[in-house]
Order: sequence, then C-alpha cells, then structure tokens
Amino acid sequence: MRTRNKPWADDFLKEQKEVVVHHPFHHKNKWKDVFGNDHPIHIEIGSGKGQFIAGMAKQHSDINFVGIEMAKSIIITAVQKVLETEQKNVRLINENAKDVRDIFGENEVDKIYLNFSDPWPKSRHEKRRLTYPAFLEQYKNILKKNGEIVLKTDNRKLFEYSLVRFSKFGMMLEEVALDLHDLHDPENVMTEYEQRFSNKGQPIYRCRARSRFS
Ligand SMILES: C[S@@+](CC[C@H](N)C(=O)[O-])C[C@H]1O[C@@H](n2cnc3c(N)ncnc32)[C@H](O)[C@@H]1O
Repeated sequence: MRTRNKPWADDFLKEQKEVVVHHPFHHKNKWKDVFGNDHPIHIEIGSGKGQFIAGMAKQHSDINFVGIEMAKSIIITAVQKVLETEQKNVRLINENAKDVRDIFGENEVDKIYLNFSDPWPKSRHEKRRLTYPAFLEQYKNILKKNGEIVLKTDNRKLFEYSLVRFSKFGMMLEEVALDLHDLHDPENVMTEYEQRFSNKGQPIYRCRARSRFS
C-alpha cells in the first residue's frame, strides 16, 4: 500500500487516545479493562485504512475489535474512519504484529482476521507471510479453544499456502470459498483491497480455520 509521508502523523496518533492504544504490551491479559466490558475480542492484523474494522465494529456492537497496523502513514486513515463511526468498541495499535503474543494473553482472543495480507511470493520471504508457522504458533497461544482465523485474499498462491499451513497445524477448515462474492454473504464487510480487486473482476478467496487447541 503506497502512501505519502505524513509528518503530522505522530502528533495526530498521540492525541487520539480514545481509539489508539499507545502501549499495547501493557494491556496483555487486561483488554477487558481497556474496553470496560468482557465482550469477545476480535483482532485484525494489517488493518490498512480501516474500512473493514470500522464496518465490523458498527455491525457488531457486542464485540470488541482491535486492529494492528504497522504503517503509521496508513493507520492514521483507519483512525479517522473509526472516529467517524463514533463506535466505542474498536481500538487500533500501530505495531508490527510479529510479537502479537506479547500484546494479548493466552486465550484472550476469540477471532483473528487476516485481510489481504502481503503475499511475499518469494520463498526466501516465506517467514514474513502472516500464515507462516511461527505466526500460527503465536495465534494458537492467544486464541481461545475453538477460536477462529478468517483469511481473505485475492492471491491464489497465498491462499493455497495458508490452507496447507492451517491444515498441517491441526486446524479445522470450516469454510473454503473460491469466490466469496458469489456467496452473497450479507455479513461480509469489504476491505479497501477487496473492493479494488473485486472491481477489477478478480475472485476473492476466503477460508475459516478453527483452532482445536486449548
Ligand atoms: C495489502 S495491505 C491490506 C490492507 C487491508 N487489510 C485491506 O484489505 O484493504 C496489508 C497491510 O498489512 C500491514 N502489515 C503487513 N504486515 C504486518 C505486520 N506484521 N504487522 C502489522 N501490520 C502489517 C501493511 O502495512 C499493510 O497496510
């Protein structure tokens, strides 16, 4: 995702304390205190400009959403979108998710969304894919038993790779959709990338993998 450098981003993010969580590692095991309730927690890794998480928060006010986005120049747009919704059930974190296990405690998360994650097609970059086993190991740790990972992508190779990885990791594949929009799922909230690829006529893939670990 290309964006211009925005020198005012730091100050803007610091000011948005209602939405941006500045020291997320301090809240490990205590996210219910951040939200002031014990509703289920769904996280999105690589939230981009926030269309998905803002839309989901509006659609599900009984769920707490946390978006993690490492690019400062991109997350500011997500913050603006969340502010527009006036929803209280969403927080954003400007961090790299490589240490997600240090942000959430064991069994603290009910669902993880991976939307249009960077595919990293070269095999020497495999470790950067968000469905690489080292990431799955961390997801397993923070996910509740029967928690879910929902992945959407336009990238067939990343989709195939992720299906194999989920399966080798012992997760149960509950849905494999090769053309998500053909399902006309009324609950599907489109991401920015999803909208862009779908407008070009490309099929969108989605899978749901359920954790069977405690
Ligand atoms: C291709 S974009 C997709 C954005 C959005 N999910 C969408 O579907 O429109 C991938 C996003 O993930 C972010 N990202 C990639 N790896 C990440 C990581 N390890 N931690 C946090 N964000 C990450 C990137 O900065 C980028 O904004």
